[in-house]
Amino acid sequence: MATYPNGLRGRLVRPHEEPPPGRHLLGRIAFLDHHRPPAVRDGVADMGVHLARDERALVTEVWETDAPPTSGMYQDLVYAHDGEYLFCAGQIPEGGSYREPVREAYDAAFDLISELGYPHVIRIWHFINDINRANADGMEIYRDFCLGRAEAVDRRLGPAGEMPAATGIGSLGGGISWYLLASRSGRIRHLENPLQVPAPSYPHRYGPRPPKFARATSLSPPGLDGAGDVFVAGTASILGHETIHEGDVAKQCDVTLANMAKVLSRENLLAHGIDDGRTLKDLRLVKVYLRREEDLEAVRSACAEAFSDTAEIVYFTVDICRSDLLVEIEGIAPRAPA
Ligand SMILES: O=C(O)c1cccc(O)c1
Ligand SMILES: CC(=O)C(=O)O
Repeated sequence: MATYPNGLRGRLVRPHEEPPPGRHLLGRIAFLDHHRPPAVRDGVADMGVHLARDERALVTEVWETDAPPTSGMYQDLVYAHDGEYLFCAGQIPEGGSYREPVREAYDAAFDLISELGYPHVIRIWHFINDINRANADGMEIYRDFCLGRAEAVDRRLGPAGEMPAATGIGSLGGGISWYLLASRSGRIRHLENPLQVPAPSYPHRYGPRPPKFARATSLSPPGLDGAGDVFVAGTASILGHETIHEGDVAKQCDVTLANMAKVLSRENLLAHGIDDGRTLKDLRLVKVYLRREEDLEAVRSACAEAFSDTAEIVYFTVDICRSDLLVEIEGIAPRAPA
């Protein structure tokens, strides 16, 4: 019987933890108190993102699969692929303008994806130092980043080209660190949230080019009608296109969680042609970003109530893409094992 390789799984581990027997490390992202350039280290495609304020916060995200991967460097990107999944990571050094280097980095990733044959991009993460600060030309760095990304995406996919779930969040150093996952034969479906304007259609007041990402992406084996693994993008207290509850972290949490629940809901999945439904209790590998350290307890208690007791949840204190946002949350709702 043909089996579809469905062994892609992300986990949060202690640094240096080995994969279980029979499993292989496709990629490793260490959240550190400094940045570490993309490279193959001990045979593993690896990058360190400066996201921790001190050693207590150190945590490592690993992406494991069933087949032994091949790893290497392509231009400035480190990558690994196992025949079904591709992991790729890069860093753009700190600079006065990101538009051009972001365009080039995306170009390189698109080239790699097409050369190696992993056309379905599942999920992208971007960690952007000084995300709310002005660049050398006075443009906010997040907007500068969005400009370069939109130009690269337009060139490859055309203006209507669909992008997967993403995160675009602050970091504590190292320019822009970013990584992505792609698949060869899995079925990818991008989801929107009826409570939110699709990010690619945001009005100009948020920047010259909109952020190109979907609210969630579902990855399923070919032939599966259900949702598969649902990767929920970085989600915040935005209704329509506007930030809601400026200055009130508890209310921002509520709106954020309600947005995530809406994206995953049966009603929303059905509206995207998917006969399935998920709840916040299904989410795993939850990353919570908060702007102010002093909000940690409030955010933690909202998350403890909303998510499963067995979900892995990590908290990072970093800036968020809009200066009026205090919290942003992402997660993955895996499909039930066959
Ligand atoms: O620009 C992004 O890719 C992005 C995606 C999700 C949340 C966010 O703050 C930003
Ligand atoms: C979180 C965020 O920035 C957005 O949804 O646009």
